[in-house]
Amino acid sequence: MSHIPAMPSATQEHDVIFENIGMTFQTATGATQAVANVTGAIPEHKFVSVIGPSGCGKSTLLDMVGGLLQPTQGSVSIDGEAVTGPRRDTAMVFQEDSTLHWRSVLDNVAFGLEVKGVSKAERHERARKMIELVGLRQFEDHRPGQLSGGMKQRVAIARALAMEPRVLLMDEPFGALDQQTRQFIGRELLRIWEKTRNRVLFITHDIQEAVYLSDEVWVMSARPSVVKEVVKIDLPRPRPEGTHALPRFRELEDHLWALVKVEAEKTLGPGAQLA
Ligand SMILES: Nc1ncnc2c1ncn2[C@@H]1O[C@H](COP(=O)(O)OP(=O)(O)OP(=O)(O)O)[C@@H](O)[C@H]1O
Repeated sequence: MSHIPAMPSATQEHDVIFENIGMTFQTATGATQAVANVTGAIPEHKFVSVIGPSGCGKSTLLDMVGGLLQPTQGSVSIDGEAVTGPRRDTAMVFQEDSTLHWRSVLDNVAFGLEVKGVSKAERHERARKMIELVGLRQFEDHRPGQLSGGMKQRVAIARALAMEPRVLLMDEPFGALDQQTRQFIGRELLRIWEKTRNRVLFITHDIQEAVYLSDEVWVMSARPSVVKEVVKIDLPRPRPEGTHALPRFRELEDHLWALVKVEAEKTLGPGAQLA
């Protein structure tokens, strides 16, 4: 099995670097240590997925990169700059529909650029390129209410990519979609990503999805979480249809499942599911 037992050393300046980061939430009923200690890096042009049992701190980790949460220990930096709050050079896509219902698809995709002060002509040009990339050209004048759930998520992905982010943060972006749409949009995401090669941090509960999309999968332990193992996904790219049937794909999937099962059982007992 091609994996390394610990996170790589966090020394590269042009990476997203996690240095001993941890997060403890203070609540009325006491302290909850969500993330114990994570050190590692997302190198340029890499697609990294994070899996782990429910409640282990995956979203917390992503929110610390996005600057939505400040770690209570350690630091996160992007290309050598410490993350101290939300940044315009990171973009996030969540599970929930985040489209603005009163705006057209074009104006939804251009929204982030508008906030950044980009001129109308330029933001529409950049937005149209992204709409083309996600396959929604005929729908640019539609409102989100006229689109399916999968199409709305493609609008959210186009809006994020239009910002040309240094890192794209995706928290269960297909979690609300039916299985068929989820597989279809997963393939679409991979096709788009092969063209843009942004760094991606992708949270998912779906091990197959993680193997199919990623260069590396980080397996988080039960809370308080650490990265238990980084599994390199050594499947060749591009990954055509049929990749799921490769013996190596099955091997990686089985290995990841075995790792996560041990962690899920720590919190949920024997026979636990991933989420
Ligand atoms: N704002 C908060 N205040 C207090 N506790 C929190 C807060 N956010 C998260 N937590 C706690 O931190 C832990 C990790 O939560 P987080 O949402 O990061 O896990 P997760 O792995 O993304 O979960 P899931 O897989 O179910 O989406 C949980 O125990 C959660 O209850």
